[in-house]
Amino acid sequence: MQTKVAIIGGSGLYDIEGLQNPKWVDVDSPWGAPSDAILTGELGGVDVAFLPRHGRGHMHSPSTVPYRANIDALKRLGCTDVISVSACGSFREDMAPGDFVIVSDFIDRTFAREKSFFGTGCVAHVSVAHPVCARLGDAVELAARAAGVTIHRGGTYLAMEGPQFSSLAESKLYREVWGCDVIGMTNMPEAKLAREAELCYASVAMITDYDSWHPDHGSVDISDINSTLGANSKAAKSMVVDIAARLGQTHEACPRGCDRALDFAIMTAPEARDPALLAKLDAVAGRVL
Ligand SMILES: CSC[C@H]1O[C@H](OP(=O)(O)O)[C@H](O)[C@@H]1O
Ligand SMILES: Nc1ncnc2[nH]cnc12
Repeated sequence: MQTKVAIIGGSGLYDIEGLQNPKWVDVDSPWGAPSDAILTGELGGVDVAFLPRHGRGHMHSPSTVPYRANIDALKRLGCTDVISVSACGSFREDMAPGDFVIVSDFIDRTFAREKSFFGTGCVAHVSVAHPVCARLGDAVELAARAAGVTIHRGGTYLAMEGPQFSSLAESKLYREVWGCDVIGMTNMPEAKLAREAELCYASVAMITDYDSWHPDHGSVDISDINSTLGANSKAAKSMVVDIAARLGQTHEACPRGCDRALDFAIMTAPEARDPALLAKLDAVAGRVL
């Protein structure tokens, strides 16, 4: 299969540079309108699709990002891999603002979002025991080292609902009791939906602040976040471009099975399935339906 790398750009990353044959395309999805048009093109001979998660102009809040439409639209375009780029707060002294983290796991504390493509009329249960793809993580790590950024391999990302930042008590709970490393508002349900759509998914998060737990840094300040994002956006862009080029033109079967996640997932008997839902699942689950 031919590789097509999707890049979902988070806060501060609303476009990418260096694409050959760049074109913004509108993609229709039965799950609603995606966050924005999708920028398609090639990087080093590899097909790429870039989607700004909050839209150009940052219209969508973390709770209202159309996560299902975004993942469906990327799948519909033929994407094989998703690189998520995000801003995040840090729970660790040694993970400092300006550093990047390749996320290895998540705790999902979001509660006001649609989290599955499946439901009444077609029930499915996929595993997210290992929610990120190590093969993609390797490419991110190599690209980050080449870009000269400080990169941490592995870290648990607490996905909160937001849009307000955490209270001090929450920040301490996530850090001291739950052992989380970073915090953000968007990687869930995005990672779960990518797994349902059989897309390899990796998340690279740029640390912008110490959340509210750090005695020397006080509470989260959005202007500090914006200056950290601005100061590091060039590195983030060059890293992202390099990741795509490193993945190569051929997408081999995923050693972790991300691309076969639905093999045994669907529970609903064929005769009990809802044709209307099946029609909406054409891109996400057409392989097994
Ligand atoms: C701009 S600070 C809060 C905002 O930034 C992060 O977004 P993203 O993950 O898309 O980079 C965070 O999750 C919040 O949505
Ligand atoms: N401290 C924080 N909490 C949640 N999301 C964030 N995005 C950037 N910093 C964050």
